[in-house]
Order: sequence, then C-alpha cells, then structure tokens
Amino acid sequence: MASVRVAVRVRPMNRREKDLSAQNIIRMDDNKTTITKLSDGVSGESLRDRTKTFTYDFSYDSTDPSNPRFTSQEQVFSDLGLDVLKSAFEGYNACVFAYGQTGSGKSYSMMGTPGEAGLIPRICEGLFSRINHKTSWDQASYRTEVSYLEIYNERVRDLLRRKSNQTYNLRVREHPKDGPYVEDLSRHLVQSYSDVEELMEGGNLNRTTAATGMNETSSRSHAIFSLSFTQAKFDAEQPSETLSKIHLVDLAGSERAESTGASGARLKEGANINKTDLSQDSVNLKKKSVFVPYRDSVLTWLLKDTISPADVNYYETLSTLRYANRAKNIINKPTVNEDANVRLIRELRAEIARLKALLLQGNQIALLDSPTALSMEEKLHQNEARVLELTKEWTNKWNETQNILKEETLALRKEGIGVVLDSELPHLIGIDDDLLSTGIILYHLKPITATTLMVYLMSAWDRTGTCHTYCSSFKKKLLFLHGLDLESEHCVFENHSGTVTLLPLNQAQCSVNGVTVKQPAMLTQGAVILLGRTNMFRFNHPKEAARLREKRKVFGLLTSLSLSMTDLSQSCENLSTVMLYNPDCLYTTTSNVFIESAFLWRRFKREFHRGGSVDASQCKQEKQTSSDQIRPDQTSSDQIRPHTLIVLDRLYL
Ligand SMILES: Nc1ncnc2c1ncn2[C@@H]1O[C@H](COP(=O)(O)OP(=O)(O)OP(=O)(O)O)[C@@H](O)[C@H]1O
Repeated sequence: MASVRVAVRVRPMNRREKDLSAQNIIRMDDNKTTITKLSDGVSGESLRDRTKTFTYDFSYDSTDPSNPRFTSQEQVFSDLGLDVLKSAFEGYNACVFAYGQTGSGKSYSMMGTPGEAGLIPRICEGLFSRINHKTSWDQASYRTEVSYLEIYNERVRDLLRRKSNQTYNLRVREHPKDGPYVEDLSRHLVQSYSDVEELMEGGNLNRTTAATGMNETSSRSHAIFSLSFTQAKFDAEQPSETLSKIHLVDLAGSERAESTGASGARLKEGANINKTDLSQDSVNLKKKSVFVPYRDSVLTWLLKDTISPADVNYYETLSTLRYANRAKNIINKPTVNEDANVRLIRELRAEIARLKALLLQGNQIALLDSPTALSMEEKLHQNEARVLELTKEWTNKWNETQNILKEETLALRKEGIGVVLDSELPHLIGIDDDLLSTGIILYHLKPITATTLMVYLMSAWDRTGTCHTYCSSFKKKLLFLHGLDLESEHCVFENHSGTVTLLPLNQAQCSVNGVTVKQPAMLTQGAVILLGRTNMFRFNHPKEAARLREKRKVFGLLTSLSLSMTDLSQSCENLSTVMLYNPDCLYTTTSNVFIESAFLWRRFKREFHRGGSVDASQCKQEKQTSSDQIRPDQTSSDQIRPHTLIVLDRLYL
C-alpha cells in the first residue's frame, strides 16, 4: 500500500461565485482532474494550451448532489478514513490534512458540519466503534489520548487547556527518538467517542476564526487534532504493545491577499499561514518551526487538495493542483511503533530460539558437555528467565494501568511538566506522615447509593467481624489505616448527592481544618482532615471547586486569591495552632507549609487593605523570619518534602 495518498475535492459554487456568474472550470473523470483556463480572447491560446490534467489517487466531485458522480462525506471517509483506522490498528502513525485556498472546503472535509460530519469526527467515531467491537472478542486493551492545538501567527496554542491565558506560545521540539512534538501540550484520556466529541467541541470554540472576503467563518489558524492510541494484547503468548498517532490537520487557507480582500491583521495572518509552505518537499517540512506532524508519520494521507470550481480562483486552484501533484512523490518508510520492552521480549525470544537450534545441532554432533554448549545453555536459561520476568512486569503494569483508568471518574492528564490526576467525584488525597513515602493515594467518595467510603481504622486487630457487619449493612467500602489514636471503627464519609459529611464514630479523634469534630461535619473543598494523630487527608470536591473557579472569574484575580487563600489560611491558622500547642501532635513539614502560608496571607491582607501591592520577595523574607520564630526546634529543613515545595510555589505567585 502506498504510504502517501492524494485526493482532490471540488466543492459546490458558493454564493459569491454565483453572484459573479463564475463558470465551473474543473472536470473530474475517475481519478483525473482537469482545469481549464477561460479564454481571454486576446492571447490566442488554444484549448489544449489552456487545459491541464492531473492524476491523483482520488478525484472527488462534490459540486452537485444530483450528479451520479457526486462524492459525499461518507464516501471520502470510506476511501481515506477507513485506511487511516486500519493502519492505526496495525501500529502505524497516520496523518490526514487538507490544503487549499480559503473557502475551498478544507474545514468542511476535515471537520464537516452538524449534519454532514467530516473525516475527523468519523475517524474518531470509527476508532471507538472498532475498539468496542474488538474488546468483545480479542482480549486486547486500549488506551486513547487526545490533544488539540492551533498554530496562529506562528504561535502554538493548546486548544484544550483550561486556563486560556497560558495557552499560547508552546514550544515545538524534536525528540531524538519520537520526532517532533509540542512541549507542554495537554493530553486527555478518553474512554468513548462522546468524550472525544466534548473535547473537540470545546477546542473548536477556542479556534481562531474570522470572516474573510472568501469565507464567513474562515479558519485563520492551522489546527492539529491528535489521537494517541495504545493497544496491548497477548499474541500467541507474546505480549504486544503498539502506539499509533493519528494527526488530523485542518490547515488555514493558502490564499493570496489579492483575491481574499485580506488587509491589516488578516493580511498578517495570511502571510504567516503561507509561511507553512507546504509546496516544498518533506525535508523542508521538517525544518519548519510550524509543526506539521509529517516527518515520522508512517502512513501519511494527504487530503491536501480541496479546490474551488470557479474560474475566478483559477490561479489558486492551479497552484493547489500542482502542489498535490508533487505530494504524490513523497516517499515514506512505514514502521510499527512497538513498545521498547515488548521489542526486547521479542528479541530475547528470537535469541532463545536461535540458542535452542544451536544446542540441538551441538547435541547431534555430541558437543553437549563442551564448555560452549554449557555456556549456551546457561545463556538460554538466563534469557528464558528474563523473558518470563519482563512478560510478568509488562502484564502487571498494563493491567494495573487499565484497571485504574477504567474508573470512569478518573483521568490522567499531562499539564505543563506535570501530570494531573483528574477526578470528577469528591475524593480524599492522603498526606502521608512518612517522609519517605513518595506515592499519592486518592480515595474516591462515591455517592451513597453506590459505595461510600467508610474509614475503618486499625489500631486494634479485630476487623473481621465488625468490619463485615458494617460492610454489608451500610454497603460501604472500607479503608484500612494504621496510626496513632485510631479507633477500630473510626469514622464514616458519606456522600449524599454531592454533599460529603464526616461522621466520627465512637468518640474517635477527628478534626477538620484543625477543629476537633464530634458531630457530623460537612466537608468543603480544600478541607484538611486529621484522623487520629497521624493520618492526614485533603478533601477535594471538584464540582465545588469548579463553582469557586467561576466565582473567581467573575470577581477577578484579587478576590480569587482571597477566595482560595481565605480557605487555606483558615485551615492553616487552625492547624498551626493545633500543632504548635498540642505537644502530642505530630509535627510535620506539611504543617510548616500551613504556618508559612498563613503568614504570607496575613501579609497579603495587610498590603491589600492599604491599597498597596505585594512584593513576593519581601513576603518570603517576612515569612521566613516569622516562621523561624515560631517553628519548633525539632523541625529541620531536611523534612521538606516535594509536595511541600509545590504548595509554596503556588503561594508565591
Ligand atoms: N463539499 C462541500 N459541500 C457543501 N458545502 C461545502 C463543501 N465544501 C465547502 N462547503 C461550504 O463552503 C464554505 C467554506 O468551506 P470551509 O469553511 O470548509 O473552507 P476552508 O477551506 O476551510 O476555508 P478557510 O481556509 O478560510 O478556513 C462553508 O460554508 C462550507 O460549508
């Protein structure tokens, strides 16, 4: 199968062209496209001189639905999209993009309209319907992530990032092994087509469009919608893990300023859009700072040529057709993107087979006890053991990841250089008192109708009987903890339609934001919970947090700071008091953070009421001195843990 395919599509005349009484100068026969320049009546060019014919993989005539040769969106998908899906499932990368003049129908072909979905939604839908179909019969597991970016005026912007002010100017880099990539681009785990649809719609709303003379809603940017698709399975006892990337690109128009009526900002855009000069060869593409994920694409589909039928667009259309003609000559070397561990297992297996064959040969010529045969045998055993170990490791890793990610409410998202663990349900994050602990523990608090988390804390070893009684009567999920001052049945977290309450049991020692709780207490976003003396949690309520973020938008930055800082400072001040004046209370660096943030907050409030601005370095200094004074002697800086520093960073913003 050719690795590059080129299709040309011609759209119906638009109103502007009809108003200009433009004539259709495009003819399509099978895979041939012919363009005929109208006679000017002066130069005396013959019809032959004025006619140019090009051959592509597909020539799509979409000018008139009543024409028997009319090509629908469905047809374009079945010719191009299905093969993209096929190659993705085989472990190849694929790239589809449309190239052409503004208003020639690129977005229509790629994204489509609500009633006439284009290639991008159809490919995404096709991907998930295949995954669903496949998982029902072949034991394979799949993981799909989505990212969406736009390149506008030479700047790269994440269309799926929530904080819109931080989305411009992402850096385009080249990874020595994986090829070009966009640094800090967010990646979103998706479980179904509707997840993709939601992201796509959000991203489309963020796209930069404007009216040009040629198109009412012209895309002024290049947009790249990427699906990164991992599949893992056992194939004849051999683990297999492949990663395929599908890049679906909607390019901005390749218009000439003259015929689009572009001026000012639009003209600048046009100049930048045309900088992505696709009319060069693939080597040139690689050099551009504008990232067209082309170079390492294995099966590269170039739906680059969508053209206008009208004579008024003769020159743009001709240049597009010429470009498409050159695109046919691009040569790719497809390779399957296999996981490095899986490749190692495969190579070790091949080596085992080779050693076995050699040993068999040695056996036949009575070399069995020779030192060579013995060392070969040893190597063989080593390799077999390694394969077993690697296969087990790989299987565990994959199963664990899949199980976690199967939780619909949990998603991993890359943001900046960090990874964000997103959950829609209220949850607790464990703040471990063990300084050497490095993992993050998240406990979901599911609604009471499903399961509720009951904290059943183990200080005495008698969980079996009581625990099971609770388990069946309350239909609760239990969490076992160890630590000081924990009751055997300590407390219950109940989630009633999104309202989460902490119910202490048996006079158990529970506190919320440093205040001892004896009665049921409603938890609010960001609350810090201490169970017994050492088990600390932060409570997150994503919906409440979203509401507070909205408030923050309405009331502006300062109020927003006060919103979050008020909550934080309440917890901090209470906590610091509790921790400082309670000698039994375990003093950890987590409390340092709270104490420090409280100082910072007081300082901020003072400055804010004076109408002045806050100097972060002064704050730091003041905080340093103040917290030094109140910090107990036994606290040393080496207790500072990574998550502590992250919190401090945020406070200094
Ligand atoms: N094959 C088609 N059938 C019907 N309508 C089409 C077709 N192609 C394009 N159109 C219509 O033509 C108009 C311009 O198309 P579109 O916005 O896709 O152009 P574009 O090439 O993406 O332009 P730009 O580069 O300015 O973003 C739209 O109203 C679109 O619905």
